[in-house]
Amino acid sequence: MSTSWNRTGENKPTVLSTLPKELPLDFLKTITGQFAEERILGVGAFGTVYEGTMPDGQKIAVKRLAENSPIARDKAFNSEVQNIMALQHENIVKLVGFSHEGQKKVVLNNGRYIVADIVESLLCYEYLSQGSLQKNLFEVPILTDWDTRFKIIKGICKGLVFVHSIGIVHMDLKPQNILLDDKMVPKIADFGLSRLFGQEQTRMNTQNVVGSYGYIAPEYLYRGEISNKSDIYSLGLLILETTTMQKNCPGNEPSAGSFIKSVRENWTPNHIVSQFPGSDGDRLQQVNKCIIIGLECVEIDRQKRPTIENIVDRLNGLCSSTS
Ligand SMILES: Nc1ncnc2c1ncn2[C@@H]1O[C@H](COP(=O)(O)OP(=O)(O)OP(=O)(O)O)[C@@H](O)[C@H]1O
Repeated sequence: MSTSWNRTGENKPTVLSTLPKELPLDFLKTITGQFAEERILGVGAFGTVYEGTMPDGQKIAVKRLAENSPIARDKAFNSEVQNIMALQHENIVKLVGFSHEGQKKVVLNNGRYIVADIVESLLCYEYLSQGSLQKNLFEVPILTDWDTRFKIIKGICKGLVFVHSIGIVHMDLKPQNILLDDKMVPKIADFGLSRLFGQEQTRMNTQNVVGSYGYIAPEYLYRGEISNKSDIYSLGLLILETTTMQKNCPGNEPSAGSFIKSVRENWTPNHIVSQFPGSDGDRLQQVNKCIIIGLECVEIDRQKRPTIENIVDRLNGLCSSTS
């Protein structure tokens, strides 16, 4: 088993690397102080994330899915577990264990208290100390250093190459779903919404659209069409936000239209020079390249969006355009 994620002891195996994949609920209760409020790292759409401390002192993140969460049903839960467990990449958040146990609980049912079997579903991830990209871009202290932001953009793209290479469309790329480790290496999180596709494109009922408004590709939002290119659209917004440090949908608007328009109109080469004073030519070129690539990614016509492989080659200076 790979132990490359172990940062406490120069890659020597620790309790975490030998952890059984399926963990007893009682163990997870113990390491999170009975899901104590002060251990909460954040709350997402499907549940609450707690900090857990392993017996050797190493931290993990324990996501406790809400009982009424649609994802907590057996099928969706198992599919998320299997998706993530198969994913092993430097730029993907690692799932280190899970628990899916029934518990007897007293619940109110049609005005009467009954004892019911309630399934508690939990996912345990490697702990990422620097939090989300959203926090690093828009909360104090903001991540002003361009070299780190460029490294983050390249890391996210490398992670997405891997995701697409194994036939998965992530479907919810956004700055909240990029987490950073202690060396500011980005990790793509939250595969709860991803599905496996045998074909390049699948049609879905638009009623079932998943993802986050402002980041969803228009063909998916309006016609339910999913492909790798829907992730490329969301990635474009991530690249533009990370480059400009400006928020997509600043006033909680439903669409990215005004953000994209403002980047397209304002982020000219001259504007870039004024935004990065004192930067050398290489850096200015990197910024310019990110703006160009980001804007190509958010083209309405998905055929015009670049592939993730092309994006990585261009960021690494291996080629200069989509062709
Ligand atoms: N592995 C982790 N290490 C450290 N903190 C984490 C980890 N996973 C999640 N968190 C924290 O918990 C918060 C909630 O995460 P969660 O994945 O549940 O929701 P989200 O991605 O923010 O939102 P949504 O569920 O709507 O996509 C994150 O913003 C982050 O601050």
